[in-house]
Amino acid sequence: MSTEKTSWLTTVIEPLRPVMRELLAASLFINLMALAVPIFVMQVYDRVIGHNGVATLKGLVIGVGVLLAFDWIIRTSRGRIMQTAALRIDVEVGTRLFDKIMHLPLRTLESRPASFWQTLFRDVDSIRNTVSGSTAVLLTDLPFVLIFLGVIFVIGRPLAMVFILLFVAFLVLAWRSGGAMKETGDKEKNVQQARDSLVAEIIAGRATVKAVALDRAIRPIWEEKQAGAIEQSIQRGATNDEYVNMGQMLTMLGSVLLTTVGAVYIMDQQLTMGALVACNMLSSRLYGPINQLVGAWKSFASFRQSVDRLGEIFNEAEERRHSAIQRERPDGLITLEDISFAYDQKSQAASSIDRLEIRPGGITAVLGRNGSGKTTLLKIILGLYHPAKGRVLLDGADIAQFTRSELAGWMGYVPQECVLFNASIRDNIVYGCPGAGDEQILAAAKVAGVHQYIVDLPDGYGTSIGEAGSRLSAGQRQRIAIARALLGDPPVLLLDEPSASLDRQAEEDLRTTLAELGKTRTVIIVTHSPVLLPICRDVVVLDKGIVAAAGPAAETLQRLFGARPQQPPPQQQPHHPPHVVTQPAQPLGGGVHIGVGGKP
Ligand SMILES: Nc1ncnc2c1ncn2[C@@H]1O[C@H](COP(=O)(O)OP(=O)(O)OP(=O)(O)O)[C@@H](O)[C@H]1O
Repeated sequence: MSTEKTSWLTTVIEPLRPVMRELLAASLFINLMALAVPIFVMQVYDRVIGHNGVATLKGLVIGVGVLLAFDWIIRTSRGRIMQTAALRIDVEVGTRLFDKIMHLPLRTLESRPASFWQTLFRDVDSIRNTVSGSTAVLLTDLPFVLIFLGVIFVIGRPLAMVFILLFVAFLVLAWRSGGAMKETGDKEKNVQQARDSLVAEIIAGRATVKAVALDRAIRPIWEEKQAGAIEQSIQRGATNDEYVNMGQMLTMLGSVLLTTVGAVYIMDQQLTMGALVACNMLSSRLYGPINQLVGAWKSFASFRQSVDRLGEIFNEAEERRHSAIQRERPDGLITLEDISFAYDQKSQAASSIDRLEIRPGGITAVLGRNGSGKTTLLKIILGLYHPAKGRVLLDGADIAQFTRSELAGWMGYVPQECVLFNASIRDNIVYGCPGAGDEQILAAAKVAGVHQYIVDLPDGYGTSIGEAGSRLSAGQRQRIAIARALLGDPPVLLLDEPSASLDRQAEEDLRTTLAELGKTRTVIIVTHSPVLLPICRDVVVLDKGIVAAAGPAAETLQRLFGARPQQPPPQQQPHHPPHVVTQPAQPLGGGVHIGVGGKP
């Protein structure tokens, strides 16, 4: 484990030091108690049986009985101490992970499959189980193995060499099993993750899978991944069994060797019968933890992987959590300067903009063919994607200085695919602005044109909408997402294809709403809709991530459709973006400097 990946664990364990100390003290007592029974047996064999010592026997039984009662009490306390530690670890690591994920940049989250992020929460379980479960007990017991070795030296000195030999053999076995289990464990985890990713994708796209009967095509892929996972699981199980069996075999061999050598020493008068029996009993306390170590290596290996994986995520750069000053509500002037953004290093820039300015108050339409970079542009403006070069300014201030929640409060966003959560309609709307009152919720729902639909439902705003809003139609989901974006009255509103799932009437209602909203705030919409285009003051036309044309809507659209004798009113335009590739318009502002709106 590299230190930069594990240092986070130290900060979690550090406050648990007092608990760990209690645990060690309890373990010390329990292990010392473990000496009681072998010593009792030895005394009975050597002092009671040979000398008819009934009184001694009574004393010994009472003594050992009291010790065993204490042992029970301390074991119970140790269990409670472990539970306390588990709870603290769960709360601390779980919260830390959740916060970290919430503050990771969107690109970091998108760079790994969904199953990876789910695995992280299982990693928290694995760490909790290891640090506070039987594995931790085993770890605290291990140092006491040396005490047992010392006692064996005292009561059965002639057998010491046999013990040392077996001790070393067990240690080698544990170490060998560790390496083997880690290797097979790594392979198993990788194939399981690939299979889980496929399952997550199938579940997410279940309607399509069923409608297109994709199961025929997916089955061989699933079978291959499942077979890989089974094969690795069998291999890991076989490796584990192999080492567990070797451990058990070594235990039995040890017992045989010990009894044989012991018998020779007894016949030679160098060892008493009681000492041999006590040493045999102590041997289980000696090899037990080491033997368990062989079997427990799987949990150690997965613990190490979990710590590394979480360490990797905890070390990832995160978005700003605090800003130096709370600024006033912006007017909504957006400026992009010298932007260059690519999804990965090898691919072409998905957005490359020298300068783009979007005035506050008014609607700007972003047009362009599929894949021309419209959604990418919105995400850059929102601060969800951080460009490799250049900056986005909101009212002249670089948005990099603001936190995600500040930006989300100033810029409402309705994505192309509206994601809702398995909660009530009210909750889904209020997620956009926690703490908003009922009046604000009602106002937002009315503006989004969804209020009447909601109050018609038997449970109204309390209606549960099912997983990902599955009980609603796409249009209803879209309207609720619009209401969510409007809550908190953000000065900037970005909508990606807001009317894609709306019927004509709803689209016309949305046009009225947007026209009204556009009077007091910056509204940016990605749209191909001839119903919405007429209300747009400006347009930005993208082509392969570059601004191909931008300016006042009427003028720019006329220029784009210059080949036509008369520019049709926007309502009658075809339901496609202007073909800027085949008929590129002259960019405004000369060359690469493109300004929309006021500023020269
Ligand atoms: N997560 C991603 N990873 C890698 N490439 C991406 C990702 N998202 C988009 N792209 C690529 O970036 C380019 C621009 O995509 P974007 O979604 O911004 O286009 P768009 O104009 O919004 O398209 P559409 O009209 O189809 O919604 C496309 O070439 C696309 O393949």
